[in-house]
Amino acid sequence: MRRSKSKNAALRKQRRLSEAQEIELLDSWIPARKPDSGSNPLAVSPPPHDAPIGRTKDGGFSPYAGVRFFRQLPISQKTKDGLAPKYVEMSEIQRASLPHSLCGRDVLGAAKTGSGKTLSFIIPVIEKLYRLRWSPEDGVGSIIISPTKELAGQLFEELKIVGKYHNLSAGLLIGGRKDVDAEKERVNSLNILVCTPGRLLQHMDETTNFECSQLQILVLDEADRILDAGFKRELDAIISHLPRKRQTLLFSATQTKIVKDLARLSLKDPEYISAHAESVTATPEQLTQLAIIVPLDQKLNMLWSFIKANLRSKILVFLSSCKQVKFVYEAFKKLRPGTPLKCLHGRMKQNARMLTYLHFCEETSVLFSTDVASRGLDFSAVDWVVQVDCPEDIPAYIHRVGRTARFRNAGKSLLFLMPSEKEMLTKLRAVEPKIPIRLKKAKEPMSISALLASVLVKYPSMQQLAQRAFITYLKSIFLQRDKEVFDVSKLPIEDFAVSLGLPVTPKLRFLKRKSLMGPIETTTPFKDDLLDDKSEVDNGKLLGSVMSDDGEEDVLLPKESSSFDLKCDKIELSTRILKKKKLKINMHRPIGTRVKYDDDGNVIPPLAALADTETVDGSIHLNTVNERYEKLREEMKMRDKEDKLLHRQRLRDKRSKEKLKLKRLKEEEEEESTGDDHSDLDENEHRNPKRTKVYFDEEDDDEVDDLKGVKKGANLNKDSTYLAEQEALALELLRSKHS
Ligand SMILES: Nc1ncnc2c1ncn2[C@@H]1O[C@H](COP(=O)(O)OP(=O)(O)OP(=O)(O)O)[C@@H](O)[C@H]1O
Repeated sequence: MRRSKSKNAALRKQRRLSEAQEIELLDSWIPARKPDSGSNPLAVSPPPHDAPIGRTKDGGFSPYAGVRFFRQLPISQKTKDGLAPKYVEMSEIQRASLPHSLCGRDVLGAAKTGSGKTLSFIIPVIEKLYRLRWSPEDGVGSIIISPTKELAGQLFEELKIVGKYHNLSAGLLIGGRKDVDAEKERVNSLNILVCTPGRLLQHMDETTNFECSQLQILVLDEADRILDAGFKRELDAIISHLPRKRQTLLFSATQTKIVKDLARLSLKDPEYISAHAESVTATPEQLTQLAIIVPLDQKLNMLWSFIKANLRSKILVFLSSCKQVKFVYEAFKKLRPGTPLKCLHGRMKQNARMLTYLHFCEETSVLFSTDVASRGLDFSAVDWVVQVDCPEDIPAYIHRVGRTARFRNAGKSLLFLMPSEKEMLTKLRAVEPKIPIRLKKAKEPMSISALLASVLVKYPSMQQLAQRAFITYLKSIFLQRDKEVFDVSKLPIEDFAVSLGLPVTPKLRFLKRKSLMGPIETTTPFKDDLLDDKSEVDNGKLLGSVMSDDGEEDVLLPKESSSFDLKCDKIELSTRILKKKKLKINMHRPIGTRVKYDDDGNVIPPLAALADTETVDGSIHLNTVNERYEKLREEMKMRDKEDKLLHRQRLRDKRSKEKLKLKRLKEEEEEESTGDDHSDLDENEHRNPKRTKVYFDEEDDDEVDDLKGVKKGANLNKDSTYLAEQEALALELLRSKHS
């Protein structure tokens, strides 16, 4: 007891100690390792709060036993002053890991999301350099690597708070910032770098004299992410530039223990510290987790209904790709749900990303995001995390839901699972420690498909967004590794297109044509050889990209939503055969509806054309289907011709009218210049004679083509003869008017 009292007194006197004395005192705090090395004596069961300093529960001695507050830690007064206004009492992971990291050991720290892992490495980073009396001239002493720019920014802010009173220099090195040259000039004078792997490597490769040979401490936040395949190349290259003798700290809510990964970092007797190893749940206890079953074509309806029902909540929505995020954000914005909307994804400019991040921290709104926001980001007081698209694996789920219920606050999460993704629920429930997720029955959502269809008509750019969202979503499912959960062949693709408001179902080029006509065996997941296009499918126009390379068009014939109940593993993808030009016929019908014709040219309901081709067991005879297609193709051809004729006629009429107007205006201008009064002249025409130019509707490809033809001189003879006739007629009319 006396000993602990004297330690307290010494701590109180620290302010008056010289730097040298302070450092000597701090260095004397070395906790014992547990005999069975690899685990941590304090971490698994942190010392009881009321235990006196220096005394463990079983009567043994440990300098950290009973240490509960930051002020009791053997850290510099400057760090304590930086922590003091905001942080008083340590969290479990801080209490468990700091004793080891502060005395220079390598640490592998695992603790639930939002439990305070950031301070667990920021404090030792600062303290290490402080104790070594590091100065700006000593160069880079510490590197903290984060997988995303936003997270790096957040860590940098935290570092600034805690290290406020220290004489150390720190810099944020993240991609997307244009001032790389300025960075290059300053990077050598920085002591602590907070960075993303790519930017750090860029400096290592390009910046003259960039030196890391004196590095003392390396930190990987979200270590399992940085160690995974996505960053392998960068990380290996970075490590090759670093000295082997250094301290390394790895932190994550889903820590890796894979020896192969850790070997790359050359850790020395690391302490594996799992602050919540004895917890019954892998996620924060204050987090309420729900799941609902939502068919793919109902997802947007469900999301819209959810947002409308929670207008006062701060909601973070996860979608699987940038294009999904862009489309849902833009479409919902146009539908005005009554709450501010934001979006965050990797294709945004750096400034916009940071602004969105900061705004979402501050205000109640809905943020649509990809997984760039899934790890580490500490948005304050998020009420709901909604996962519209299923996470790719369990760690992804844990990190996403971890954006709410942070540091002893409550929060809720909702996971949308398609009927084909139910296996994910089983997997989530099977992990140890548990993920307590409850399956709820969802209410019937409000349908917004028709609204989306009209948005797509009104804003042509939205059609492209919708089409891209459609393709990338299906492609992402197709490319997922876990085929037990993700199976594109089970998805109602036609209905999905309609639910996005798309007038036609875009082509899915990544599926081979042969697979489209034949059955796709559900027992054999898609193989690589089915992929014929691994590049991003995002550069086509609405009309252009539905064409395949051989000129054939991939309009999917519509499928009744009920047809997925049929016990057949052939999917409706098999119905794509129509030719390029036919698409234009489809485009004449009202958006969102799919029109078919019977032998007599009457409109028939979708799929009725195929109904009689089904056999008793629900399968479809391919030959009969092909005959049907041939018929349909012929019908479409005829309709196409008719439409074109009609269309040309309309164009001619339009041109002749414009020509007439032009002539009349010319005549009137001439008369006006001679002092004639024409009070009946259209005011606008008078002011803006440019209006007399012939405009064509850009959405109509035929018209655009015709316009191009006139400009380029195609059909020039035919058109010029025609125009000459019209001109003569107009002159005739004018003459008769004036006579
Ligand atoms: N000792 C503490 N006292 C009070 N608040 C704290 C303490 N430690 C951390 N916090 C706060 O808790 C929140 C979560 O901390 P932090 O971001 O470090 O969590 P994390 O464990 O790194 O989460 P994730 O796994 O999501 O990255 C932050 O707002 C932080 O300021």
